[in-house]
Amino acid sequence: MSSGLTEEQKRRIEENRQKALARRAERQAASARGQGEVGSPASQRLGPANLQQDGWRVGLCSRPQPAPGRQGQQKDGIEKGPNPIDARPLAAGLCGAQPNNYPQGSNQVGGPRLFPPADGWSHSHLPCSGAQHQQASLQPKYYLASKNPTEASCSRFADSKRADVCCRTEYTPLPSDLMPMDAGRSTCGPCPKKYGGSSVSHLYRTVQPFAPLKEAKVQERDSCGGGSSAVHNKIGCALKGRCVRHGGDRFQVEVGYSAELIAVFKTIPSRSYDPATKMWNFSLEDYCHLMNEVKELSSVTLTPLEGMYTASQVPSSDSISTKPTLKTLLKTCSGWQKPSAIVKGKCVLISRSRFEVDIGYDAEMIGLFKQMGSRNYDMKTRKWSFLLEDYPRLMGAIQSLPSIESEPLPKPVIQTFAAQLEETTTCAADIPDADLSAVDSKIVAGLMPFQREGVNFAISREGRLLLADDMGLGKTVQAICIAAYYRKEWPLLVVTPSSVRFTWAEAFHRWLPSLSPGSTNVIVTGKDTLTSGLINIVSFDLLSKMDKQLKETFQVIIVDESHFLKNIKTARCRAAMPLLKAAKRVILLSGTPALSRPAELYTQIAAVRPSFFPQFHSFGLRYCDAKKMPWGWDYSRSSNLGELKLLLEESIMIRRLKLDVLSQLPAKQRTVVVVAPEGINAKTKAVLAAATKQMARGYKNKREEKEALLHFYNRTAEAKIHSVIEYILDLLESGREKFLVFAHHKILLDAISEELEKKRIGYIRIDGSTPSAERQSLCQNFQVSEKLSVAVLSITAANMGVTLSSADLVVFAELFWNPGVLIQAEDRVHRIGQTSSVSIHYLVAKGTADDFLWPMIQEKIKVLGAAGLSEANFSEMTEATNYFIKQDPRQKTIYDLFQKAFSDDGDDHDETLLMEAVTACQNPDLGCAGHSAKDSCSESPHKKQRIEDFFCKQ
Ligand SMILES: Nc1ncnc2c1ncn2[C@@H]1O[C@H](COP(=O)(O)OP(=O)(O)OP(=O)(O)O)[C@@H](O)[C@H]1O
Repeated sequence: MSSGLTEEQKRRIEENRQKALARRAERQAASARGQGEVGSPASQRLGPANLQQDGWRVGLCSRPQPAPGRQGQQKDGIEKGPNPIDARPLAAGLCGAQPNNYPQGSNQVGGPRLFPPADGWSHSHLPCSGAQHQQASLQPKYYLASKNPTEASCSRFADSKRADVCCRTEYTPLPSDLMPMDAGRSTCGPCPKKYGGSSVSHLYRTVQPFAPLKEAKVQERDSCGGGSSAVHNKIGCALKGRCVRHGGDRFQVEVGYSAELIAVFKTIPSRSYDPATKMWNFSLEDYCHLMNEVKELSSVTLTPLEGMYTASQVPSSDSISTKPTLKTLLKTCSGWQKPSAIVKGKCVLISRSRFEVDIGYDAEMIGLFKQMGSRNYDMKTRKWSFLLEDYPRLMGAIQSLPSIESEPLPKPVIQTFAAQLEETTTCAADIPDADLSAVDSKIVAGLMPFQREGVNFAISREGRLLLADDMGLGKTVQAICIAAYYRKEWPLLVVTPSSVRFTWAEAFHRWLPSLSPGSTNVIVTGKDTLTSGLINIVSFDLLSKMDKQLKETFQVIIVDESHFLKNIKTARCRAAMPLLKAAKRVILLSGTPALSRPAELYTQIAAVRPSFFPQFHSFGLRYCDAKKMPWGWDYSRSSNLGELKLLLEESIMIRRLKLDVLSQLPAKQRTVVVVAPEGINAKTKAVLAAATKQMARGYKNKREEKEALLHFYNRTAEAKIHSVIEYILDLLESGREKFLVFAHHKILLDAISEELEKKRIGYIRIDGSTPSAERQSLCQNFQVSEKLSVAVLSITAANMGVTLSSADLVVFAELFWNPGVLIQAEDRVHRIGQTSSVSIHYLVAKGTADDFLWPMIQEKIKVLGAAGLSEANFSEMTEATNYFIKQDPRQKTIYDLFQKAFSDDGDDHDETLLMEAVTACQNPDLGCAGHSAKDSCSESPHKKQRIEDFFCKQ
């Protein structure tokens, strides 16, 4: 029943009441002191030794001192029960529920004793734990006295100082004239605790003749531990308090001090203590939990919240019998706010078949929940969940409650899970096997089982999807296969980071042999035609510069590393979005669709399903925990991520982690990445072209040949700087957190290190100048530190003896003529401790020494493979790179030259000499003639001589 008073008014009345009670208690205590009873200075000064004479360990919160005239009896160890009424104020110091007629002296006799209660009921009056208390209360007709009740209840107050505080500040005895009659009759003394917070009238109302505990329990069950009858029937002598509403979604407990109760309060997550009112308050969500805990305390009872739901108050089932249609539900997705609502919350999808109601407490609403057959209450999260098929009915009923407002499931969720909502299914629909008979059999046969599933998923989603497989799982091959399924709708547009444009062209030709050689059009400048090929491959940045041509629409578009579109404000995103929305098939690829926050997913979702969230704001409110700030909306946080994941997986996204499909993956996956030749500047290009020409013409002697080759090799390193750095930065932007980059030339190692420093990316570097003592600690740091992303390593100085298995990707920025060295370098990550499949990326640039080094490496590997000395799949990549140079006679000459220089001389000694010569020639300004290197570089005379020998060796 509502009193009509505000909380503040109630609080003030309560305060005044407490003050009055305290004054009265003081008066009584003063008169008691006058008679030499508890609280008298004399008794307060008693030390523990004195107090223990009679077996009681008492401070001021312990057993009352006997009234004059009873002291002699005490000495004898024989006590008579005091007059209940007289003793009541004296019990002030007891910690437990010390009865005023407790059979004193029982502690002096070994073993429990049974005493007949005054009223014939079994009341527990022991200053002991709640469990003992309850147990005792079930004993008919007798009191169960413990051996030493004071020890049990008050030992924690042995410290007299604390006891003093406890008594003076917390315990205010209830004057006898204010005690309810029942309590007086019950032979139970007043609870020796402060009655603050509980009105006297309240006590009168709530204290009832003792009911058997069983009955009380039944009543308690009705109201999640807070049923009024239950708490009041507990124990008459318990400290009493009550729960009152505190603001919209909290309640306050108005009660006196109890250490036990405070301990319970401290376990409640939403607790808050108000020092002004000295009251604890809690979220309504914790109400049931708190009441259940309090139920277990023997010394405390709490009156439940007004309006607390009990079984007899269940709302009419009519309100939930009608089930709104899906159409109605979709309508209610907007405009669900209720101005009158007091309790607000939201519905959230928690699995493919269930949703949760995340909301504050309301009795009527809980009544509704309890009528839902599929209800489930999670004790941990304190939330109710239901089957989706119950959603329409429950939402219909909630909408009829004026004080409850629950944000519904978002429209896309309702659309996507329509089958579950309409009870047509609860299990995941099987994705049918797509008919790929029109696609090149090479690719179809080459798909790994999980890749085939990815293709099936894409086709079941009509070619609009976000393929979010982990890095290295073959998104390229899946995307090519999906696009090939829609070949009739080509021309195809592929948008990629610029560093992998040529790799894409290679991949199309590798996997779709039916393509004619000229079908791929890699856009290199803004002046190129975007639509001149059957397959057009363009970088994000060039796409944004080709706005005039963007009016041409493509029906099928692949976007590699689609998270590059995460920011709607960027030119690349603004250019791509209209194309994507207009296309019939959109295949987005990203191993890391969102790198830091869900807001980054919005553009990708909008590209695949523009109808899901037409406005970013609604997406932001639901999944970015959007908050209005003085400067505008902040969408940088996240919310309801579980629901977002479920929604995406059901509708547009497929994502497998390496761990999920490890058994289908090879231990090492090597990829040839053809890096962009236009990164090479004009001067270098000219030098390389001249060197190639000269090499094709031939040289007078071996020395010239070798000099020319080393020169070519060194210039290649210089030429690749731009593309290598671009590739590394793309990897970092794609979310690669840890990888190794191997290079040979100092100029390239330096350029990579400088760029990483400039971009403030953590890295380690190990090259020939790194002291061996330092190597180990560098490696250990790289292994454990999340801040170290890249290991920049020299192929020759760090290909052995170091473990860097915390990475699972190795990038070779340069090639090396000896495949054994490359494999050794790969094995820095592919070793014991590695739990993942390892990716190896070889960056090759056309028009450089790589044109010859790569086939040479393949050749050597093939030979080793045939002898069972190498892994076969290295040579499988030859085909992938289209390096059939030996068919061109000029190239054949150069290739032979490489073969002779780097292989024919191939004993260990020559290998060492070659490396030294290469190192000596690393500075292109030194020139590469053996003698000039010998003269200019700072090698030891002995080493210089050896380099000279290498060049002179015929
Ligand atoms: N079915 C397959 N058969 C043979 N090789 C495959 C297959 N699938 C993938 N590969 C190879 O695995 C390597 C990794 O594939 P791909 O580059 O497509 O991965 P990804 O998922 O795009 O990785 P990232 O996200 O790092 O770009 C490539 O060398 C690719 O050729």
